[in-house]
Amino acid sequence: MFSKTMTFVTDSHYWNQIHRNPSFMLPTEEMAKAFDANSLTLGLFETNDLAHGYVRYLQGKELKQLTAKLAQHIRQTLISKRLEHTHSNWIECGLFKFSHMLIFESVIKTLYGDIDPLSFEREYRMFDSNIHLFLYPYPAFIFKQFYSWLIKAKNFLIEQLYQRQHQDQDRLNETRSLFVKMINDLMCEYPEQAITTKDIGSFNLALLWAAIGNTTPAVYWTLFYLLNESTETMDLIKQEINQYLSPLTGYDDIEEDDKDHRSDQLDKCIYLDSAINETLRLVATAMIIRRCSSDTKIILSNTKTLEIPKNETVVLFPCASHYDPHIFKDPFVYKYDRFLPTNLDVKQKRSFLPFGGGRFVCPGRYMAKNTIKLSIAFILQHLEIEFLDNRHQASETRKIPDFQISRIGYGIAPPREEHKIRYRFR
Ligand code: HEM
Repeated sequence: MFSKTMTFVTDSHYWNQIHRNPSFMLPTEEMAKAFDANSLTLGLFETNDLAHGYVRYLQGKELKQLTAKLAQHIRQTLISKRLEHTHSNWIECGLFKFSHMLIFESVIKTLYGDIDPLSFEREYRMFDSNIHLFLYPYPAFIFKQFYSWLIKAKNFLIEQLYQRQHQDQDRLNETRSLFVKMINDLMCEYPEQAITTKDIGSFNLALLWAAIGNTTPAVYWTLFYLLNESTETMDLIKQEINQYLSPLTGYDDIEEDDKDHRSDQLDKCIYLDSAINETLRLVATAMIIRRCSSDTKIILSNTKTLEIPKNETVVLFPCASHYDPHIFKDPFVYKYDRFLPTNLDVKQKRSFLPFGGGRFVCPGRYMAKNTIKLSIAFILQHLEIEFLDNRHQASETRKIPDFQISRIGYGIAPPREEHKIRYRFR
């Protein structure tokens, strides 16, 4: 798919040499194919401006602001669903659909401000569930003939995302995140001939997918595993959540002082954090891909080296270490407390790579973790939720999560089949 040969480096011992070596770059042409982005906008990924922007707007003080906003939007999304079903009866739906609804609405409003996510939700779902098709090596005319509906959905999203950012800027500036503003401002510094309005829309689509495409299945799988845990484990996690995060009452806004502390309080929830990391260990199937820009050697031992020629593609595949029994004992068993700080050794820390690594590591990793934590915390505090059919329960004999096979390699794979749940508000 990416070049004639791909070298998989599966031993985490050597990953640092790849992370640190400036010859290993992002495969921007392949990324461009999925989002129709031009190489100039994708070149931004390798600039210091963007790297500094990531640190400034997705970490520290700004992360606290984003987390407070996320908390507000997750809560509002859940409450609006409650208003749709005013009686106290159980509501039935698919667990993936439920996770999508929660993350799609709340993450878009947090990043993009006061826009209506539902106006392009159908096209987003089409794009998201078929994104892998854009990377298949089909000739363009075949793709156009058989997947014109998919191209149409993508173009619609690109257009919408451009318009939402640039036609109503003054109003949106009050509500959109500084992160999205920074990225759009960076692109607007280029002349119109170099970066067109379509390129800006495409870049925003790439960003939107990066923020939602993995977080939704991460929330899904975390819930999937937790709903299979014993009552004692669930009580322990709920107790920790209630200790650090005050339950939300009524429809009032989050109080001012609560806003500032929410991000710090999430850091204290170590059982919840461990349960999420254990989920990511089992379901993070991304291939971490680098293109080698000059002939390079990786030192394997005192006597051996691995020669990587210019233009070769190198892949770090964290799944290999996440499922290695020499690193994680009983790798196919979900152990919610495996990632408690006191339970981890150096090799496990080095081999756990759900967000990639080195200078291209996922810049949204802290926001992603906070989004998952807030979602799970709110669900456990405010909902009674259970599988409708216990056929779907994770069994000791099920070795690998039941992924949608075509999505392995692209991030966190969604489930192969939907699992029905029922829930009601406490
Ligand atoms: C559970 C959720 C998430 C997972 C598992 C995830 C995973 C990843 C991975 C594996 C990469 C490639 C890293 C590499 O090549 O070393 C990546 C890149 C990226 N992610 Fe995430 N991500 C998540 C959420 C987010 C969020 C919430 C955002 C934005 C707010 C985001 C923004 C990005 C961007 C912009 C890149 C490209 C970075 C660059 O090279 O400049 N991600 N992510």
